[in-house]
Amino acid sequence: MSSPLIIAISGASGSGKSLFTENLLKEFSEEGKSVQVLREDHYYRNQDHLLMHEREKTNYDHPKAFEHELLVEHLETLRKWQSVEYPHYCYKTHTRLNKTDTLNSAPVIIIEGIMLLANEALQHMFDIKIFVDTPLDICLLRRMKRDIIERGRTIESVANQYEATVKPMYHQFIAPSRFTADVIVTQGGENKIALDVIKSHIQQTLL
Ligand SMILES: Nc1ncnc2c1ncn2[C@@H]1O[C@H](COP(=O)(O)OP(=O)(O)O)[C@@H](O)[C@H]1O
Ligand SMILES: Nc1ccn([C@@H]2O[C@H](COP(=O)(O)O)[C@@H](O)[C@H]2O)c(=O)n1
Repeated sequence: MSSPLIIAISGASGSGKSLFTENLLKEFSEEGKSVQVLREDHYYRNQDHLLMHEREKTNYDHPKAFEHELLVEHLETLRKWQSVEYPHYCYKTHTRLNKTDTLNSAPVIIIEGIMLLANEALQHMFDIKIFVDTPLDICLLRRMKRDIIERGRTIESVANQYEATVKPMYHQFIAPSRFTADVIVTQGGENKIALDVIKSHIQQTLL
């Protein structure tokens, strides 16, 4: 039996990675195909040992903020058709929740996250590398709205974090990783043509 197809979806925070992933997933669930999704954000490091004000100072847009070693290990396990216990992360407390969930392997595994293509060990694990390329001002507006509604942030905290780490780290790590991608998706998560092209490529590969 061949290995599962592992697809990475990367791009800036707020670029539309999650929406693109959800839309791709819908295409397959309608056809009863087996696709599993994993998020790089689950692999943000545990910070239980730090006080809240210390956690707030962490640079969450640096590759070192993630436990990529564990993610590589999990992808290797999924490649062998075995299941993994992945951690859960809370953006409000900036640390992992005290629980894990089981993810079974599947013919198609989609993983989405900001730093996936910036890590060499991870890059080699992906069969298809997709970069969602959205102008940064649009990403910021989307992130502002989402972080206030879903992640318990204020306008000031989103603006300060953006200037201090999100924007500079994007230019240092994420923007250069764009050049390792096989496919660049413009217009974010709703790009129907990109969804169709990727879907038919996956179908051909799975035949
Ligand atoms: N093409 C789009 N048009 C309008 N809103 C979008 C579009 N793409 C994403 N969004 C919205 O922007 C926010 C951030 O998108 P999301 O997919 O979560 O980004 P990411 O996963 O890259 O951080 C979400 O609320 C999402 O619904
Ligand atoms: N405690 C945390 C952890 C991460 N972030 C931000 O999340 C962004 C990545 O997630 P997306 O869904 O937006 O791709 C990243 O830019 C971090 O700044 C955070 O704010 N707090």
